[in-house]
Amino acid sequence: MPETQAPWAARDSLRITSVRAVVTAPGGVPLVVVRVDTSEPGLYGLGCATFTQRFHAVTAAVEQHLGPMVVGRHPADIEDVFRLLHFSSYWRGGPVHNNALSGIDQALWDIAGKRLGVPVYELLGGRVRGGAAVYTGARGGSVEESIERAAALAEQGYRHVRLQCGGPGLGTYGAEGTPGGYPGSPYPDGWDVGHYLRTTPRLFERAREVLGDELGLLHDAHNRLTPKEAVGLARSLEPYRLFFLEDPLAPEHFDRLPEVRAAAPMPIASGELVTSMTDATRLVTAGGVDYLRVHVSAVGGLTPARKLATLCELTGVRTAWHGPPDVSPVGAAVNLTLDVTSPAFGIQEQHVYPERVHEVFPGTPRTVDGYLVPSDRPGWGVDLDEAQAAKYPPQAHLHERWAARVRRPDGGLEAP
Ligand SMILES: O=C(O)[C@@H](O)[C@H](O)[C@H](O)CO
Ligand SMILES: [Mg+2]
Repeated sequence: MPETQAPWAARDSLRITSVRAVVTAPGGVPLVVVRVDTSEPGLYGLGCATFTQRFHAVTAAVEQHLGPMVVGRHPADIEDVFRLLHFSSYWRGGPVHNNALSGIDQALWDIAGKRLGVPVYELLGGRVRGGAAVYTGARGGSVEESIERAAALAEQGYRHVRLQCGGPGLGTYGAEGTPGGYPGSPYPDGWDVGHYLRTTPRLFERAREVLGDELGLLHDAHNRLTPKEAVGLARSLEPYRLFFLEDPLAPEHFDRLPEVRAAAPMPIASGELVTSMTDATRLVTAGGVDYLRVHVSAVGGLTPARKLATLCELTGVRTAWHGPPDVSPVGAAVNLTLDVTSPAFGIQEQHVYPERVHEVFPGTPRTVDGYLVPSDRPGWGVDLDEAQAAKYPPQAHLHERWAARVRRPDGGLEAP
């Protein structure tokens, strides 16, 4: 497409020659990774484009819409390519488009590092810390089970754990429930907010009794509360000194987050469901968060995320980039790059990938003693073995099967 080519002369003859999306599910969750090839044999880049719930749509956006616009471009014009892809659809953003854009954006940063033989963190000004402190989830069907799991993680060297505990019916977010927990209700497998608000303080009270004062304790309310319920929960958890309380409100109510944050004794973390750099900026400037938890690929990749990291640095907000199972190992390496290069780093959510994921993605970051330390390999330091990847075809509607079941005992559908 001649219109999408740069109106300036490139410094050398290197060009983007092809853009492809690869979908693979070695850990069960469908992951989408974009591979950008260049005219230099063996020089390619990888980027995370994982919107696991809509992976076919992302693949089409990459291969049918965005990819053809960047073939023939010099891979070093990252900022211009980002703006070109962002503005060229006129209606911009949204998780499908942004994930496709992220796949290409992050692949170009990978190529930039590989051309120079340096990790991407050196392109961003270098490291400001040795590693990133992480948290991972401790979940169980009962209070004691959740706490046992947290103790086991502390034993492995984790200094922070996110504690989630099940309960009747569907159970609360991130932990197993007890089927049929609300007998006689229209939906016996439901989730009851009153039960959740009454029992969660007991989980943390017991956690402090058993685990002591040093372990960082976090909790994810997963968008299910009203502003008043959120403040009530936050106040009831005050004695247990949470590291942060995550996602008290759904994104539909983010204009109420500043008042929740003002009334909450602990730091508030939110933003994983934000799908634009603009919305993430508003969350910070409106005073809605102490920790900004953006899903990097959902806002378009490293290019917008590093601007958000700078915004956080300049406004006294900390980062906690979203790191669930539905971020590919390439995305995990991008998160880690932001963590070690930004003075605003707060904490990193870490998913412990099963070994099969390491086989598909050689170089997948591993936590040691509660820290992730970046690789010194060029680019992101993570590769994609496509022969291995092909062994794990994606399964459609994996996430939707779970999210479609989040209802109250009366049958009313909730934010998951
Ligand atoms: O903070 C988290 O890790 C969760 O909110 C998950 O990202 C969400 O359930 C989708 O996987
Ligand atoms: Mg969350």
